[in-house]
Amino acid sequence: MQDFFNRLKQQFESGLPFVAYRKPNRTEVKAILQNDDVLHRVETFEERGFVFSPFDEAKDAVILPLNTSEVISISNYVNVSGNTQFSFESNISTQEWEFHLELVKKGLKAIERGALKKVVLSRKEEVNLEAANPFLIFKNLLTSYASAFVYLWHHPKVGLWLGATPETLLKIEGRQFSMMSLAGTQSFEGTTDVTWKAKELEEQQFVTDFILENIEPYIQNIKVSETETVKAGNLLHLNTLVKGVLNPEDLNFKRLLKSLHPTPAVCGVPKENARQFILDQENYNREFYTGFLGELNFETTSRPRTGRRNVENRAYTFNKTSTQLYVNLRCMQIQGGKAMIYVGGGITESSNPEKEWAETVSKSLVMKKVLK
Ligand SMILES: C=C(O[C@@H]1C=C(C(=O)O)C=C[C@H]1O)C(=O)O
Repeated sequence: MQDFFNRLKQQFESGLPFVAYRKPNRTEVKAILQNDDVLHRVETFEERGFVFSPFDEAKDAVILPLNTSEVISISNYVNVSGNTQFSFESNISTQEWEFHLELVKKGLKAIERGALKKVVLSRKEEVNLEAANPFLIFKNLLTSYASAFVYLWHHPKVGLWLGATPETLLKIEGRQFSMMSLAGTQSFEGTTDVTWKAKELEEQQFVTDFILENIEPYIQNIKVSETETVKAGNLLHLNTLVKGVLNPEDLNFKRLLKSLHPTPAVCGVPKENARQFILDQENYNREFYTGFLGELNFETTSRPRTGRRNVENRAYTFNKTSTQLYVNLRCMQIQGGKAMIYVGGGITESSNPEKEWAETVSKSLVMKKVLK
């Protein structure tokens, strides 16, 4: 295990791009180490590698391509040392608080005027770190958030990001497709057996409806699960799973992805008005927060589950292409001794600005917990 982390440190110190990550509820931690410092951009979405895409679709997604990288892994990550504490100072100014309340009020006015039905509004909080060690923060994230997709991503020409996201954007294994509709937030108070108000049910329904409308041309046999409560750190969310089978005649993944990202879980309804509202009004650049990241067009080998282990059966072994993308939430960027924590929440007609502020404060604790 020490070797694995030493390789990551060497890569970082040599100024070479890499990502280390662990999928939800797994113990394997993988890393992709690019062997030069070229900034590769995704063009067709037929590339193979680890993709890191910003919120703004007009900007390029970055890829660490498999063909110019080495993949290393540890199969069973266990943290022997426990959480390392970092001391940090967080001073939220009155201006930041006032700005966010005003932003939410502007969102509410746009909803009242009929320009929007939902808009996700966010902010960036700066925290001064005494000693920023991204590898220790990454280990803290791995230990604290077992059910999240946890990552540490670095490109010398882009920056350093860390996160523990509860949200899958989409998964494709061969022709099997699945997607998550995650929204609505309340604090976890010891049980997941909670009731949800109409406001949260409505804001999550917007996401499910959007997914169903947009996958229609591409997906067959669509199945929608019951909506359930899921725990993510100190928070609870509503989640619905949408599954189906890719339509073989119209398999244009780039178009499918463009029509799905950003979903109303991170942008709003209608999508274009919400996106423009966010870009005009938030007054900061989200960069990779609320973008997506993960494995693009990896090859996996499948064997039939039943059947005897004999030579004939081996003939049925086949390779599938697998894509697993996550939404970049509960994340931070580390730059010059500072952590920039990104947090937001969905605004609908029944939102209350003070409560929306409090929700962003709760969400910021997900990242602050691994620093404290
Ligand atoms: C925007 C964020 O999260 C999204 C917004 C949520 C909400 O408004 O309740 C819940 C989960 C995510 O869909 C974030 O974590 O910053």
